[in-house]
Amino acid sequence: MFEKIALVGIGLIGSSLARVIRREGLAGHIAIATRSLDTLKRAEELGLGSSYSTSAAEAVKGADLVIVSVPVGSSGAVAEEIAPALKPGAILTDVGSTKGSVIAQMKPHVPEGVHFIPGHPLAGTEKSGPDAGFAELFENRWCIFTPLPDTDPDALEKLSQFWRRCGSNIDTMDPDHHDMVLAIVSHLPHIIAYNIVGTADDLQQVTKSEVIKYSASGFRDFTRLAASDPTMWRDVCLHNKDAILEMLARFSEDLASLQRAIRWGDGEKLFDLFTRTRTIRRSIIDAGQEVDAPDFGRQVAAHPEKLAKG
Ligand SMILES: NC(=O)C1=CN([C@@H]2O[C@H](COP(=O)(O)OP(=O)(O)OC[C@H]3O[C@@H](n4cnc5c(N)ncnc54)[C@H](O)[C@@H]3O)[C@@H](O)[C@H]2O)C=CC1
Ligand SMILES: O=C(O)C(=O)Cc1ccc(O)cc1
Repeated sequence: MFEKIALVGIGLIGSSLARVIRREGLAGHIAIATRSLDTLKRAEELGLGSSYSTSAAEAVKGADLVIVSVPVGSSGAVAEEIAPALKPGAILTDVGSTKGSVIAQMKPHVPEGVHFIPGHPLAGTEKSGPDAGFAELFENRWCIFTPLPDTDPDALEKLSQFWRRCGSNIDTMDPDHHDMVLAIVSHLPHIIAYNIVGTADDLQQVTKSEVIKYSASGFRDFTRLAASDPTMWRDVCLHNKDAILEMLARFSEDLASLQRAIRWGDGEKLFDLFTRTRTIRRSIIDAGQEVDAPDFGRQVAAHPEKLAKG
């Protein structure tokens, strides 16, 4: 599909892309750039690319497609660094979990004639680094684009084809809408997980042995999310601040209402909410979407006969 693809950042997402690009033969040359020499060496040991550099500007030279896969707080610095080296007509995209901030950081640096198309694959795990990636990560997952008003439809179609070849389904939306939706379905769950695991850890006696001993239950799901990369999630929180605060305010209001129902013994209210949420879970399972840990999601997707049992 492309003569040369440059991957800037070779962690979970960048290395998964490298693997699927290689498997599907989507590029003649895969140029890999990352800031840390250790990470670059590891990427080379894993044989993820065709060329390796600690200079992103060097890697993007002559590339038809440049994919920036770094923590969202670094996207402006990366755009500034690579801008002078980008080939006219190249497609420049990213995979960041927030879109408004990434656009604000990158767009001012994008040269005339380069097609900048912000993107976000809704696929990941709590792991990070080049060893954590795998070629199947994007299979049956959404990839959302938040095109700009001047986005070239042909470039958007080419990038969509690329992501389809990686196994993803494509959707487009407005960046503000993306940030609001992702705040509730992805950012809040992580924040809640970090918080509950932190609270449990503050209760020293509970955590010393009990967390490990009894964590085969719901708490374990929270510890998985709370093991996610600290740099990545710090950046998500700082760069989707408004939407996250808006969703946290609603969440706190609803939590207070739940607290009140428990205090006043309003069993009907509790039962109604729990019935409503159970329906949502079942509809997700019926639609064949991911449940529990990503690996489990894939197992279920591969064995749809198990879906009905929930
Ligand atoms: N981890 C996940 O589940 C998902 C992450 N994302 C987004 O993808 C992006 C990358 O995340 P991961 O691959 O998980 O992170 P990661 O921590 O596994 O990898 C990040 C990579 O970026 C490199 N890097 C950091 N700053 C850099 C800079 N200034 N210049 C060049 N390279 C730099 C690091 O060396 C590393 O190779 C983030 O923006 C994140 O929000 C999107 C979907 C899912
Ligand atoms: O590990 C999980 O459950 C995730 O939710 C992965 C994830 C993290 C960040 C994203 O922007 C998209 C997906």
